Amino acid sequence: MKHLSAANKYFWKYRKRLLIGAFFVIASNYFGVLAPEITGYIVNKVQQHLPGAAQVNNKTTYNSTVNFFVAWVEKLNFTQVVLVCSLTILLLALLRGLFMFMMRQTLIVMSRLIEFDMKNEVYNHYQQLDAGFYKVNRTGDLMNRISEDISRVRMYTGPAVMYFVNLVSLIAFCVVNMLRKDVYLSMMVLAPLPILAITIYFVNTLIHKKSEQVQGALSDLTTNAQESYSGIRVIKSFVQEKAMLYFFKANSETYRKNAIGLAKTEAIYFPSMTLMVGLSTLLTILIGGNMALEHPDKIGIIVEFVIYINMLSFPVTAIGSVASMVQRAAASQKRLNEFLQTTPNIQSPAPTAADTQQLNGDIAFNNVSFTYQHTGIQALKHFNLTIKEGQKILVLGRTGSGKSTMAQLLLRFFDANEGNITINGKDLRNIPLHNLRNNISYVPQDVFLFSDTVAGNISFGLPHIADMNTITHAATMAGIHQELSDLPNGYETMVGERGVTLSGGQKQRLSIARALIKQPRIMVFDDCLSAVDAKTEHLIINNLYKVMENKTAILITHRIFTVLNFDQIVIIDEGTIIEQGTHAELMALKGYYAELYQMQMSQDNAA
Ligand SMILES: Nc1ncnc2c1ncn2[C@@H]1O[C@H](COP(=O)(O)OP(=O)(O)OP(=O)(O)O)[C@@H](O)[C@H]1O
Repeated sequence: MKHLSAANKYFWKYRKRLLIGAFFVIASNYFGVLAPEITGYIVNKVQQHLPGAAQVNNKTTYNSTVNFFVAWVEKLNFTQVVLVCSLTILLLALLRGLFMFMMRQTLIVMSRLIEFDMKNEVYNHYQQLDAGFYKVNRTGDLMNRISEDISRVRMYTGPAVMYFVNLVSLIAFCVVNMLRKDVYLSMMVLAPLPILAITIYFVNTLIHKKSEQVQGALSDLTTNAQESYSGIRVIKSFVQEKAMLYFFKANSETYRKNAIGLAKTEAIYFPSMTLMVGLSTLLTILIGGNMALEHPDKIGIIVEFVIYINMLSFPVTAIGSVASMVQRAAASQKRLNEFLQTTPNIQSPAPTAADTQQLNGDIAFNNVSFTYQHTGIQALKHFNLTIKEGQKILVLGRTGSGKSTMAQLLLRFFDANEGNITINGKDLRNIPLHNLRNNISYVPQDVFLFSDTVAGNISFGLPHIADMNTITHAATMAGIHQELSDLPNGYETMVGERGVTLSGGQKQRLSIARALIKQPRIMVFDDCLSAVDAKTEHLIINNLYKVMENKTAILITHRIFTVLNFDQIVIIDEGTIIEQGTHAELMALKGYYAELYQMQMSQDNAA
């Protein structure tokens, strides 16, 4: 329960709605419990009016409002009394309904507002968390917490609060009225209700457990189906359709068993709940009937009690549901708190006026060592590299040598464990993240396009969609303008999951265009031409040469680009630099670079 205290700030924020909503609940119940009293009164009246009825001394005590009403109707004749009482009961029902409507409008709407705020809070927090957090937490889990868990907390902030206030106020009004009329009868007919509440709580918990199992089985089934569709080409080429079908059938069978188990429990639950409520009514009639034989003046009370019991049965059955709603919400809030209390390892210093300046690109890696925390892999070891403003650097190395890690440390996706990185002599940790990343254009190895238009994707890093000339210029520089113009709707064509499928090479070039349009001082290209043919690669490299003229650029690759006159070529192996210099210097060294160059030349000549 203590986890749910995290929701208190929202109750405080919407305290007016909460109080007004609680008032509506109480008002609706107040008018609700007046009706049984008037019914009891009119039943007594009718009973006394029957031919041959014994005259009894009716000393029933009523609630003050009803007392006032009774004093007034007593002056009317019998027919008028019946008519006025019937209309009053109708009016009370309408008032009760009106207040119930307003109670839902305030409390349920409040819970929706809280849900909206919570989603924004969690989403905003997710955005602050660093790359390390995303490495250890699965996307599905993050999605679940922001949707499913928040929905469960909403059930606490809305329906549970509403049912609780309703329950407390209705029980209070009914029980006071009942005790005022007949203490013995009240005790007897109220006795089964706590048993009903406890039973419902246990059955509800069982149902919840079973629905969780069904949800789990359904999630396995969906993941299984989704993987099959995504990997359909692999399945077909390895002729694994049958094996996949068996696998799916096994998952389906688990789901079927769980779902039937749940349906059986629910099938018993609802009729037995109705039976228990019915038994309470029956008990009231039985005990009350016996009493009425001895005291004919109590007939009205018995009718009144039957109405109270029926009024109480729904809120009492809701005790169980409210308890399990709160339990589930507490578990969900605990999961949400785990993330909300996670502080990003990468902290941004508060920006100062000087921090809005452009970073011109004097970069230095000073004895940098870095180990991926969750795997313990040391990706960089005592790495030293100085890049002067405007220099172009080619970074080469075997796969897994640490090239991408170097780029990611420059963008502060992670912080070095040892040593430091500086730009313009300033430690990265002292530059506000927003300023740092705004000054670097990064083309990652794994391209990602959003479900948006081509133009929207290219303009992604800009505050607004750029004008068409700027977009087409960036696309031309990235060697993709013609292909994008040929798409069904040109630059307005939707790409990403909902749109056309671009080839790997097209995506890479689109993501280069996205980086170029930002026009920053520093550019980092991480193996972003791997899916492009040699001719297009040549064209893009030539274009980049023009674009990068006054800029600092780091090009990470597996291939040697001889067309560009790189200021430095750096060869990384196992996280350290093993060769460094110009093309001529490295050729003279006759090491890894020279060997790679020879190999590439002979391949190119053979092609
Ligand atoms: N997010 C990560 N979590 C854990 N280990 C990682 C992560 N990213 C990379 N590594 C490990 O760090 C080492 C360096 O990886 P890195 O991606 O920097 O190499 P790379 O030279 O860019 O390789 P490639 O050319 O294949 O992209 C590798 O051993 C890799 O397995």
